[in-house]
Amino acid sequence: MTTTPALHLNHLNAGYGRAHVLFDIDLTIHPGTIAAIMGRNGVGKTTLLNTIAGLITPTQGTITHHNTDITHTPPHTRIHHGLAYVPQGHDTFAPLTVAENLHLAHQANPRSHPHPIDHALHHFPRLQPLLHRKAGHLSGGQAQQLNLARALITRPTTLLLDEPTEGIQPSIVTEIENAITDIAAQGITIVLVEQYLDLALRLADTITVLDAGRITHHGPRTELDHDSAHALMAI
Ligand SMILES: Nc1ncnc2c1ncn2[C@@H]1O[C@H](COP(=O)(O)OP(=O)(O)OP(=O)(O)O)[C@@H](O)[C@H]1O
Repeated sequence: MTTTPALHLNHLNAGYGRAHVLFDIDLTIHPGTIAAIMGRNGVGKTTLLNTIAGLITPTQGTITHHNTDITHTPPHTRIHHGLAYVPQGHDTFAPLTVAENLHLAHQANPRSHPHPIDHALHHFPRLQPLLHRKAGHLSGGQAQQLNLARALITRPTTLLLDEPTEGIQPSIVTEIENAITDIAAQGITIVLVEQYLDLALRLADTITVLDAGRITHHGPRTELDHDSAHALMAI
């Protein structure tokens, strides 16, 4: 039996003006899997997520999400198709409290979970004592948990995560790793850009390696041990 892919990229090319960054990306990601996108700095990982999220228009190729061609769907409408994006860095609304940030995510999207605070605290119980703190006063790890919680409130079927553990202390990295595992266990597809090889190898079902904007490796994580993964990343 063949399943409909969660995400199918066909011959995708994209860049910034005359700077061509992604070349002929063909990638199929199956529902409920964690797909790690890896590669050295500057190879095009964020550009790929930005293109899937609709922030960059491809110069060629198509993006299909659960059988719907979203290549030309505006970014704010992609959320209605079940696509959520947590970009690199922290983009909470700093002057608003944690609870206000969660309510805003709820109001912004008609598909949202009906009980946003409960839903957020279920995944990230550490946010409970912080509900009335301004988001701008959170630590990096707390802000990242808030960002993930806000994305989940929109009830995505596919979640794009750009380096969710970057700059975050090790104890919180473990919590974020556990949250990603829980999210995937609910059947949500995750496209994960992750620099930490060990973390990606623990979490991912498939590993895709980019180099200079092209896919140089794609396959099940079980086919790779740490040393061969390291070698692929060093190419
Ligand atoms: N706004 C932009 N305008 C022009 N070029 C850009 C822009 N953003 C990124 N680039 C270039 O596109 C290429 C890919 O960058 P991208 O951020 O996608 O790589 P990355 O693999 O995510 O890197 P990192 O791991 O450092 O985040 C780089 O050469 C980068 O300099």
